[in-house]
Amino acid sequence: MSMASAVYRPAVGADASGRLRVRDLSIEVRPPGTGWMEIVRGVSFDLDRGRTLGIVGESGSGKSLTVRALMGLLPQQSARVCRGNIYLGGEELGGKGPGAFKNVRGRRICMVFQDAMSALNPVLTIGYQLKQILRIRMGLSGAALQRRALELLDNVRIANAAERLTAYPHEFSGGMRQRVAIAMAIAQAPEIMIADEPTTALDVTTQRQILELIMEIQHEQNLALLLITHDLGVAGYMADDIAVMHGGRIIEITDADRFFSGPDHPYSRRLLESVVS
Ligand SMILES: Nc1ncnc2c1ncn2[C@@H]1O[C@H](COP(=O)(O)OP(=O)(O)OP(=O)(O)O)[C@@H](O)[C@H]1O
Repeated sequence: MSMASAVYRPAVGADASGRLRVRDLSIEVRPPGTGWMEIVRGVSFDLDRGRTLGIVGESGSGKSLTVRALMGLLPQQSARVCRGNIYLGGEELGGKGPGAFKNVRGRRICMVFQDAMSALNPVLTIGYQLKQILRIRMGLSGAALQRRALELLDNVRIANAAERLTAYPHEFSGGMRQRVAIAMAIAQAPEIMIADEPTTALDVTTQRQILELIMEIQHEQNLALLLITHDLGVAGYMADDIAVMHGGRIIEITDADRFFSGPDHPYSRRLLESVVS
């Protein structure tokens, strides 16, 4: 299946209540000293809970702009959605301006970034940061707060959780910091996780462990996972479906097995050949 801006409906019989639907999403940017220009053009896809969509494509193809728009995280002065709709479980997001994302960001859609430190404050303990989210966003306190913080570290397979809560980010390895960032991301029991190059900054062994952890958590919590990667190996390992972005468009979107056995679009074939050769 090869299509420019066609709509793709991946899962059969999946629960549509938490479905993310993106229709004709177009984003323009304003580089310093120039006018607005459209970079992301007519992106459409569906994503259901329990499924993983890998968005692949070379640097500058518009992957990060697309997922930042889903979180209402575009830098307001220099990037904006100029067309299209984003629906979560039937409800339209963003139609009422960036403020509309407040109750969605973190709570219903969470994000894991390449650099775990972008989610962590270096001068505060892991426990303080995790508990702040649970206090402010989930209204927890006392024993319930401590219990949930420990449970979250346990969810991301961090041993000696009670001890770890008192540590600072710099006392953790890169992989451990990414585990904490994932714990913070899932703290509000979201429906969707966006992982933007979640392992690019890590060594190969740690990469594998974090990818496995993300898959386990996705399974346990029935998350819809939107994985952004330039690494087709990572996409092949994780994704049920693959969307190829090129020049701001999704040029092909198909199930992963079909993609890796021979994609339709010539650009996708070249992308695949460049990895295999
Ligand atoms: N705020 C901005 N202002 C101006 N140009 C921008 C802005 N954000 C992104 N761009 C440009 O839009 C294009 C797409 O950027 P985007 O970050 O979405 O690409 P990407 O596919 O995620 O690539 P990478 O893997 O390198 O992050 C790039 O040419 C980038 O320079």
